[in-house]
Amino acid sequence: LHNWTVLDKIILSTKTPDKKFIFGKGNFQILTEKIKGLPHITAVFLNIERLSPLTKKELEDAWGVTVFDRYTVVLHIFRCNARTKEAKLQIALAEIPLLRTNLKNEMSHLDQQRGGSRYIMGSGETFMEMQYRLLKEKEFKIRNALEKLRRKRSVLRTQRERREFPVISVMGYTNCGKTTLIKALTGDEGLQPQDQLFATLDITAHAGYLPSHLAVIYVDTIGFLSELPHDLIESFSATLEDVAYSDLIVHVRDISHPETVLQKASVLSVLKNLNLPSHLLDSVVEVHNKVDLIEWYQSPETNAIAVSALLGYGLEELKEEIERIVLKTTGKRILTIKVNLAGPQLSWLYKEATVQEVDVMPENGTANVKVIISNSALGKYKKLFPQ
Ligand SMILES: Nc1nc2c(ncn2[C@@H]2O[C@H](COP(=O)(O)OP(=O)(O)OP(=O)(O)O)[C@@H](O)[C@H]2O)c(=O)[nH]1
Ligand SMILES: [Mg+2]
Repeated sequence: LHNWTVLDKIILSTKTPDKKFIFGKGNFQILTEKIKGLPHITAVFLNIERLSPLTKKELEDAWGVTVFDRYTVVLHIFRCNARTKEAKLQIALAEIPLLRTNLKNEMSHLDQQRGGSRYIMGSGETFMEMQYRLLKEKEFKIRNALEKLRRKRSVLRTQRERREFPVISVMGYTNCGKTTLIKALTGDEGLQPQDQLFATLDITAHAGYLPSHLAVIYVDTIGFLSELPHDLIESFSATLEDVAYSDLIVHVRDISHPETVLQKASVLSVLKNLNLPSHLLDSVVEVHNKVDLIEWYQSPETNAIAVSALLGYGLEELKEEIERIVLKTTGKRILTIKVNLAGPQLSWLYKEATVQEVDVMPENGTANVKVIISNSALGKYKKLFPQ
């Protein structure tokens, strides 16, 4: 995939997708001539959600090259980028409908030769029935394995909750710079941003600090693509389930992209369909990334924060905004508490809250301690140390 080169492109009108021929005679002629005129061509990509197997075969016979549609291209990209077991299983699951249509097609072909309905000796099952059954069993196995992996992940989820680190989900259109931004915010060298679609297929978590030293977890997510084929959406939206458990969503946009407005609409519509709690949807922080590519960038949206994740512009402002909202939504406060240094208060605060500053007063053995503390921890503190 990574050494594919676009040799040429053309925009042509198509007939309604369910018609047998997708192009009219004239357009088909134009296309065929164009393809024959490019001797180094190895494949043709039609930006159509799904080609029927029959149409695909007819076009491939006519043009002598592989023909991809949106579905098979996205599937191919996913396959190249899948690293974890979960991502691989999801792709295998997304391939099942494709295998099923191929089978259906094969069957109509076989039936013409009267082979498809022949029984396999002694089994009481035709060849095709057996193929369908095997496919179903395969699907069942994949779903089971995925379910197991997900259960393991929900264990992670509860741990995350107990440790009380606010969780920030970073979302956005594919290639907008999510991974680059998290890398810039956390200094995590393990992250690998790439100039390619769907570089990130798995949800990963990375720790970082906000200006007042509050530790947070940034979650990197799979990028969105408008008109992502349906079966793929289904299998991958499961990886987005965890977003519901985050404290804040950061929506990253590539504002240098010509279709940035359409991309935003597409991301917002996916977010709406994820059934997220309304407090999450209402507090989304919008980040306008890649401002280094635009001279004198002036954001049309007043609430958005302009940054360059690559060059590190605007990150402090972004962190401050994230902190402001995270403190609000998680019910945490920044307080200064006077403690007696002879007692256990200070070590309790270190354990149960985030200590930012300790200002010791040697004259009377006390300290003013600046902490970030949740309402529940503050309640416990007051009960434990009533004075
Ligand atoms: N000029 C410029 N390029 C950037 C900036 N941020 C990211 N990029 C580039 O954009 C490309 C995509 O970055 P990623 O961080 O991989 O994007 P992503 O949103 O994680 O992409 P997927 O995981 O594929 O959805 C890379 O080539 C980055 O170097 C930026 O602020 N300025
Ligand atoms: Mg990424």
